[in-house]
Amino acid sequence: MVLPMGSPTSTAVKICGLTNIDQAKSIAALGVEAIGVIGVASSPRFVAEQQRRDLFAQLNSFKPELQRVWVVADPDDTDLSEALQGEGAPSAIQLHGQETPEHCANLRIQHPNTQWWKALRIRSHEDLSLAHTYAGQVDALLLDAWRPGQLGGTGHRLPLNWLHQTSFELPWWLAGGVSAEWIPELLSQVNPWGLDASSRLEISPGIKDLKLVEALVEAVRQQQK
Ligand SMILES: O=C(O)c1ccccc1N[C@@H]1O[C@H](COP(=O)(O)O)[C@@H](O)[C@H]1O
Repeated sequence: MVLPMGSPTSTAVKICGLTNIDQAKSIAALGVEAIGVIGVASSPRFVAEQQRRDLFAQLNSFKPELQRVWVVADPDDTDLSEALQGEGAPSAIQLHGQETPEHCANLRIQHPNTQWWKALRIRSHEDLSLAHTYAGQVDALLLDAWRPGQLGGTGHRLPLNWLHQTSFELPWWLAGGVSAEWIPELLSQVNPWGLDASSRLEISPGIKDLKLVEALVEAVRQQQK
């Protein structure tokens, strides 16, 4: 089933880097729109196949409307095709590697029942122009801060002024260092489709502090009132 991005009445929240099923269900119960699991082997948050399938299968039974996002970088075509089949398949793939617009478009044609989100690590204001080349090729963009030698999960933030007076053709998630105390400033300046948060909500890599997750969800809700 493809879960459409739609037009939310409020800013969507994605919590990423989950490794534990009970934590994932507790976070789903807070009313977030998406939960992500890392499939990049070099990450300290990496989750192996069977554990990922169990986690996604349980989330699907618990809350079918939740986006179950698998975060990968330059995935092998065969691995992708296998991962997208059977119980515990993700509903969305977040691409964090060097995937070109053409490659993304091909993946989308091959797997039309999956959402395709392209992560762009933004190093300068000029890098934002890259976002437009993915219009019509993916279902959403995710804008993250660039750090040398790291694909994501860094806790670093994009300067918000880079996003002033910028608009995108696609729904977009803002990622990178998202946490509750940043929300009033962030949502007073930019209007992303959704916010994606991971490392600033952790006790240790892959283990969330549920109080920090709850504080983020509450901070976003407060800004929508
Ligand atoms: O979290 C990781 O370890 C990771 C590894 C490889 C690619 C992406 C990864 N995480 C993604 O990075 C962004 C921002 O995270 P943070 O809030 O700054 O920690 C987010 O989309 C994660 O999904």
